[in-house]
Amino acid sequence: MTAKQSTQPKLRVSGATKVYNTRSGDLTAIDRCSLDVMDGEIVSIVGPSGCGKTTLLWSMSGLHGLSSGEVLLDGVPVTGPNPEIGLVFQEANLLPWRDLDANINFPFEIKGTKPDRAWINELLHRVGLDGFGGRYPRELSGGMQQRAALVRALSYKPSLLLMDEPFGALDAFTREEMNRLVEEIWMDTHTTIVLITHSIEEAIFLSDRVVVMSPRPGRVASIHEIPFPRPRSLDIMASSEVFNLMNTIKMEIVGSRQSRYPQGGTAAAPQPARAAE
Ligand SMILES: Nc1ncnc2c1ncn2[C@@H]1O[C@H](COP(=O)(O)OP(=O)(O)OP(=O)(O)O)[C@@H](O)[C@H]1O
Repeated sequence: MTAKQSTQPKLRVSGATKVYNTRSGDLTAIDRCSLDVMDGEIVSIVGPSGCGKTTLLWSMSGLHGLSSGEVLLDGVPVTGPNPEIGLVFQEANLLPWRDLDANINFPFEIKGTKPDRAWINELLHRVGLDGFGGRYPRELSGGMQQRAALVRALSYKPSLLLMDEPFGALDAFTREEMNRLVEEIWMDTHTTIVLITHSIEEAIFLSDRVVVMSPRPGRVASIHEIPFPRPRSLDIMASSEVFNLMNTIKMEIVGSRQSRYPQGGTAAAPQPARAAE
């Protein structure tokens, strides 16, 4: 199965530049970053640490503004929190004094809207959390908490799901389970997903395209199409094609870091911070 085809991108990031004003001066985190994500696509963003992946994702979410450039969702500028956009972070961020049901209800309480209980129950069932609604976060494992965060993010049926290294804190086995779960949910809902990950394997397993960012200030350095049909079997993931793709992407990231640190770890002269364009 492939992503739905459509002519207008679901998400368009156009010339996105973000300059942070820090105590030591202006710091350009991303610089004229442009990317289209089509409806129903899963796109992963990888790149060296500090290249601006989170900055780019937060810009997509509307949670922080750009210095220049724009983000469009279905052609409409994203200028603040948007109910069409769901978010999952590395930490589940469940409120410890609320049980699971109350955590999932929380965004609805804030907005004063009624949750679709049937949909939430279906999601809880799908992620294997049936019967856990009365449990508190401390009674749930890390993987269960992250599954709950996924349910919370999907509970209001966003058309775009943004995930920032969502499974980075989980053990390898649980992480693989979560990847399968995201694949399964995507096959049911075809929700457009943008995912930041440090795992190239995870990026290849989940994505239609993998975007590699350059070192800071981050820009789109390359984009790799991942042509394998879903569900993606272990055989596919163990194939020489995937192995070669993983190495190519890894070398691009390592290569970009080496050109930044050419003397075996000695940093190259820092680029002067640029003002927003
Ligand atoms: N609120 C902020 N204020 C000032 N500088 C910031 C802020 N947020 C991020 N930065 C800086 O912007 C740059 C990009 O950070 P960002 O977190 O977006 O990168 P990243 O690629 O997600 O990093 P990592 O892979 O290590 O999580 C870094 O140099 C970081 O120190």
